[in-house]
Amino acid sequence: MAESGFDVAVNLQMSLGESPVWSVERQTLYWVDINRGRIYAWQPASDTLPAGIDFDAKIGCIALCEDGLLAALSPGIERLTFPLGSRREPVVENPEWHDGEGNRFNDGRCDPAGRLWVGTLAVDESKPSATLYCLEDGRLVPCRSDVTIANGLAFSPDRRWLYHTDSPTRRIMRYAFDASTGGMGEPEPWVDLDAHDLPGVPDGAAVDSEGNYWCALYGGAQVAKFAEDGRWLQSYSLPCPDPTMVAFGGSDLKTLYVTTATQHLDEAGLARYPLAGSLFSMRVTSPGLPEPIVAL
Ligand SMILES: O=C1O[C@H](CS(=O)(=O)O)[C@@H](O)[C@H](O)[C@H]1O
Repeated sequence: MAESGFDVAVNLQMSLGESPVWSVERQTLYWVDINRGRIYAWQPASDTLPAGIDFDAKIGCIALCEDGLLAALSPGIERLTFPLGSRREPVVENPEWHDGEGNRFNDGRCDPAGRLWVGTLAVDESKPSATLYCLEDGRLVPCRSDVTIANGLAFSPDRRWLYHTDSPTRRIMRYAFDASTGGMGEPEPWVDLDAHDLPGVPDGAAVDSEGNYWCALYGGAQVAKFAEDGRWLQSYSLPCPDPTMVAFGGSDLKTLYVTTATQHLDEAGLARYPLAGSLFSMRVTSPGLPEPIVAL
């Protein structure tokens, strides 16, 4: 049974909010609307509205780098220098694509040693033609293939585990992880939503400082919290069906932010869930970990 707890942080009607990332240095939350090619930047302590910066392509995810963000745009990976939009430099142009035609970047994040990991999504969201890549020396190295929708990427605080999901499978896998080389072991089934009778599919996630894995359940109208041993601990409901990804932020890293989507709602759905597409937040007891910065 899901507890309530989330409040609207910023009332928006995003099509596909995703990739929230908190910068400790700038006390700013960044996130994207993938479908609209927009990056949001918001300082919750400032009492101002978020700024929205528009780009000419879909943006699957973002990560922090020195003086800016890395953005996985449809044509490649770019470095965007602060103030956002002022300077764009290609980091990976025309990536060597191991994917099906038309696939796009999706969920990604920086590992604790400063490498960017980014997955893709099958264009029709139904064929296993997507890939999980790691950025190494300016190249995207394929690390897992035969994925349909790469999601849920996160690392345990002791750096021993990489978590990942292929959303339609409703299972979250973990892989032994070597932070010094970026090597990942064989997949180990870790969480199966069927076994916990949980709704929706696992989407974006983040791990807190105690090693709990907080995962947005797309289509399930909730964020679920799992212990390091894979036990379901609690779920927190949202007033809209499609939460997409979570991030810890705020000055004490004890505010959990969650992005949401409207892309699969028809007119009746939009009327029924007027807060869909907003950014939500909830206070939590175990803080998150500072988001690492991609080393370029
Ligand atoms: O990451 C994404 O997830 C959603 C739904 S799902 O969780 O993968 O089922 C997908 O529709 C969206 O386009 C994608 O970015």
